[in-house]
Amino acid sequence: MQDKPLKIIADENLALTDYFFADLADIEYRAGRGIQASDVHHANALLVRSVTKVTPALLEGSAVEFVGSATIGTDHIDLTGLAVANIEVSHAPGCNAQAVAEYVVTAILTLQPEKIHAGRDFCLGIVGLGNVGSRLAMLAQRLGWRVIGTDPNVQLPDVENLNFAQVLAQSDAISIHVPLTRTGIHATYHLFNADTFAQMKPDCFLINSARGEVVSEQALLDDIAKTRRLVVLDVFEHEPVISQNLLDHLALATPHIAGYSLEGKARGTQMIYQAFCQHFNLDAPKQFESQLADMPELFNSDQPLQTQLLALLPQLYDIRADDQALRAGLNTEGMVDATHFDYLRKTYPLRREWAAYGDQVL
Ligand SMILES: NC(=O)C1=CN([C@@H]2O[C@H](COP(=O)(O)OP(=O)(O)OC[C@H]3O[C@@H](n4cnc5c(N)ncnc54)[C@H](O)[C@@H]3O)[C@@H](O)[C@H]2O)C=CC1
Ligand SMILES: O=C(O)C(=O)[C@H](O)COP(=O)(O)O
Repeated sequence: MQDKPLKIIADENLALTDYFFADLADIEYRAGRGIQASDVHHANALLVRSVTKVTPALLEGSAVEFVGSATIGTDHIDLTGLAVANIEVSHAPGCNAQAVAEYVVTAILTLQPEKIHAGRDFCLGIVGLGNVGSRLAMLAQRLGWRVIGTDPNVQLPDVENLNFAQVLAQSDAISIHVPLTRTGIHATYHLFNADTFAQMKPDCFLINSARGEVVSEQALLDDIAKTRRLVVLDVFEHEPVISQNLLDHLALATPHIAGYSLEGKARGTQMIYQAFCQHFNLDAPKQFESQLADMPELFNSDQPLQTQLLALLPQLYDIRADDQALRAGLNTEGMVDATHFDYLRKTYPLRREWAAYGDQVL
């Protein structure tokens, strides 16, 4: 048998890691949140998801020359520090954008199913019009909703491109899709604070599936106490710990799984596999689609999409089950802790994206 020259340390929650990498390297799996310098010392590559803080200190003195993160977000990686240390970093832009868009539509329709027939009387505001925001805009437009959005760098052709204040004031629901950034004129840390909440309609939904620290938790709690607005959180300022007080005020809460479709996770691994192969000068012939099961055709082109989607939603994604599983982990100290939060993510039954059930419709 041929020697495997490369060694990989990989987060155990990556999808299809063996399929993509087992014939290229020896792989050792770790819980992502616990990866330490001693784990990576002899590795050539580190493959992570969003819960591993990757810093020059973690990799100092190791053989790691490539870091792949099978995620859209990169706020867990010190990109500047790794560039200075001459370590290549690759991530997976857009990999699970469709899953997040479907999560947002599911959340809205689960809480207010009547919105499916609201047409342009329902105004969805999207903050951040990149990969996720633009997918969500497309889906919302297919449902007939009015879509407004704001982004300092992107104008979408079929969306009303407004400024942030206009989106806050006009939306019936706001969905956040910005990266977490702490510096610069468009920094997003606590972008949603007491001042921004005051500009929103009191009955405007809020959905945050971007990063927890984009929303000030204290300002959110103060606002809900006043407005009773419906709030859906997939990400939390103090993640992975969530207080009972916060949970009690949320309409739906899920453990950072908005992007957890099978396609989204597999696409993420494939993207870092391709970058890994390029870095180590290897062929990269594998495609994740070969690993996915065919699903039954549920959508058909005869009925309006709205009618079909509402009827199929319980089969496509039962978001209330995710909410209940998270709340079931409340401990006697009045919190969901990291153990429960990470257990739900590790054992999550990955959803299929809706196109798997009939791509002529979506
Ligand atoms: N909950 C989950 O499972 C997931 C969460 N995410 C999070 O969602 C974020 C967005 O994902 P993508 O759309 O794929 O990223 P992207 O990079 O494609 O788009 C982000 C957009 O936000 C815009 N933006 C930056 N600052 C802004 C501001 N202050 N106001 C308005 N827009 C601003 C950027 O110009 C960019 O167009 C990721 O950075 C990640 O943190 C992504 C995937 C899954
Ligand atoms: O892609 C991103 O960005 C995300 O937030 C991830 O989908 C979240 O999943 P994990 O990387 O934390 O498994």
